[in-house]
Amino acid sequence: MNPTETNAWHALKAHYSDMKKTNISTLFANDANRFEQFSKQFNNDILCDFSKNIITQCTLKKLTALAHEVDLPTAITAMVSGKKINQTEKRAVLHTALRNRSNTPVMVDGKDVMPAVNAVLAQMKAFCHDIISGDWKGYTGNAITDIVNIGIGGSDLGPYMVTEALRPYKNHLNMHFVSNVDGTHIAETLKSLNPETTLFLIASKTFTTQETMTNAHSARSWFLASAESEEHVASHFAALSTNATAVQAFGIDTKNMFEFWDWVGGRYSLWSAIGLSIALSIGFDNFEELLSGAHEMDKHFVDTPLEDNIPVILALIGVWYNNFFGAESEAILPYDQYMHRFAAYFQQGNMESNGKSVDRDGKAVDYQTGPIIWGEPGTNGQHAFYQLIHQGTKLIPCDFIAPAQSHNKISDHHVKLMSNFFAQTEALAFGKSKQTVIDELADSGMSEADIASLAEFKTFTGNNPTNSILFKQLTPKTLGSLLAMYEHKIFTQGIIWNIFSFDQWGVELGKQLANQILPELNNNESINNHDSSTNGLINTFKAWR
Ligand SMILES: O=P(O)(O)OC[C@H]1O[C@](O)(CO)[C@@H](O)[C@@H]1O
Repeated sequence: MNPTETNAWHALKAHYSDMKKTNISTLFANDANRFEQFSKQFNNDILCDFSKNIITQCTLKKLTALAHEVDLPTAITAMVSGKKINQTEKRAVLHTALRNRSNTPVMVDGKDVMPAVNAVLAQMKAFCHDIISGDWKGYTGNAITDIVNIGIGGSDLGPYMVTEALRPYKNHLNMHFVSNVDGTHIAETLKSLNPETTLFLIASKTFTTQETMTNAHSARSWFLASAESEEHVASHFAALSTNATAVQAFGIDTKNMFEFWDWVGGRYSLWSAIGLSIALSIGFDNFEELLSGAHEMDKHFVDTPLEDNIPVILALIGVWYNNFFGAESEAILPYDQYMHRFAAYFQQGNMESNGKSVDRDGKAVDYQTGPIIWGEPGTNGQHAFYQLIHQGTKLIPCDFIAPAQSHNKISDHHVKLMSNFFAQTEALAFGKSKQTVIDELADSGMSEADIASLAEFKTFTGNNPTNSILFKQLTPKTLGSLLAMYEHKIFTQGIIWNIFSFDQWGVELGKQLANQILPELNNNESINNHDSSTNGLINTFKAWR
C-alpha cells in the first residue's frame, strides 16, 4: 500500500501544517509532565526519552494510526513466523530465530529451524572453549593468541562493532578485523602476527565476495609461507558461511565450518555463526547474554501494542521527520567510546535495508524512503559537526545514547561526559534567545550596536529534535536489546514505506562493472570502451602505476 494514499497520511499532512509552527520549548512550557508522557523504560534497564521532539500525543496517535493502516502487526507476525517476506530473493527473514532463547519452533518450508540453530550454537560453544582454554593447538603445538576475522559488510561491521563495544568483557585473545580489499588492510594486520598462534575466521555468507576471498587467499599464502604444509590449514582457518561447497573449494575442512542459512540477512547476521569472533572475544556465555538481550527486545516488539512499542515509536518519529519535515538524515551519537562503530554499523543496517526507490509492487515511489545515517561518538562529534546541527540550515534529528555507569571510573570523566550528553539535547531543543545573548554581553564593555550585531551570530533557535536513550551499563544483554531495538525500527519503517528491507540489489551494479574493469587493468594497453571520464581515469592510472 502506498503510504501517502492512506487516511492516516492525509491526517498527518494536515497535522504537520500546525506542528511546523510549534516549538519544543512551547510543548514543554504547556505540559509539566511531558517527560513522563513521552518516555518509556525497557526492562528497567533502558530509558527512551522521546519528549524533546516536535510531537504531541495527537502526533503519536496519528502516526500509530498509519502503522495500523499499513498493517504493521501482520507484517511483524509474518517476519517472526518465517514467511518469505524477502520476496525478491524468495527468503524468510529470521534473525529473531537466531536469538530465540525460548526455543519455540520457527517453521521455514515446513521445518523447524531451531534444532539447526541450536546445533550451530553448540558447535560455537565447544570451539570457543577449545580456543579460549588453549586446548586448541596451532601447527607447532602453541595455543592461539590472535583471531583475524576476514569479512566485509555484515560479515565485518557487526562483529567488529560488538567486539569493540564489549571490550570490558574481553579475554586474552587479540582480535583483528580485515575487511577492505586494499592490500594495506591485511598487510598492516599481518605485520604484528605470528602464523603459529593465529586463527583466521573467513566470514562470508556467500563465500564469493571479492574483497573477502582476496584477503582470505592472501592470509592463506602468508600462513603457508611459514607452515609449509597444507594440512596445517585445518588448525588455523575456520569458515562462517552458508556455502559449504565454496568453503571446501577454498581448502577449509567443513568440520571447521560454522553454518548459517539463507534466511539470515548479512546485515542482521551478527547473531549467527558470523558472531563467532564476538563469542571468542567475550566468551560464549556473554555471547548468549547478547542473544538474550535481543530476544527480550524481540518479545517486546512482537507483544507490545504499537502505541507503547519502543522500536515502533522510534520508527514513527523517524517517519515524521523524514516524510513530513523533509529531514534528509539522522545522526546516531553514542556517548560511549566503546560504541565508536555503532553509527557505522547502523549505516549499513539502515541504508542497505531502506535505501530503496521501488515499492513492493515494483513501482517507483513518489515519497522519501530511508534517511542518510551518520554519527560519531560524543564528545568528539561536538568539536566537529555539531555546529551545523545547532546553527546550520538542515534539520537533523539525533539519537543521543549513553550509559549511566561507565566501565572506567577514572576521576570525573564520566560526569563530564554525561554533562555534555544532557547539555547537548537541552541546547538543541531550547536554544538561546537573542535577548539572553544580549543580556549576557551587557557587561562586556562592548557598544550596544556591537552587542546587537554579535548577538545575531550567538543566538540558537533551538527546536532541534532528539531522542535520548539512557541505559544502565553497556553489558552484553543491554547491547543486544539496543541492537534489536534499532533493527526493528528499520523493519517498521520499511513496512510503512512499502519497500523490501531485506534485499540489496543496489550493491550489484558496482560489483558487476568492477569485474568487467578488472581484466582491463591487467595490461598496459590504452582503453576506449567506456565513457570519456572512465577511459581517461583508467588510462591515467595505467600510465602512473
Ligand atoms: O557475507 P558476504 O556474502 O561476504 O557479503 C558481505 C556483504 O556484501 C553485501 O551483500 C553487499 O555489500 C552485504 O549485504 C553483505 O553484508
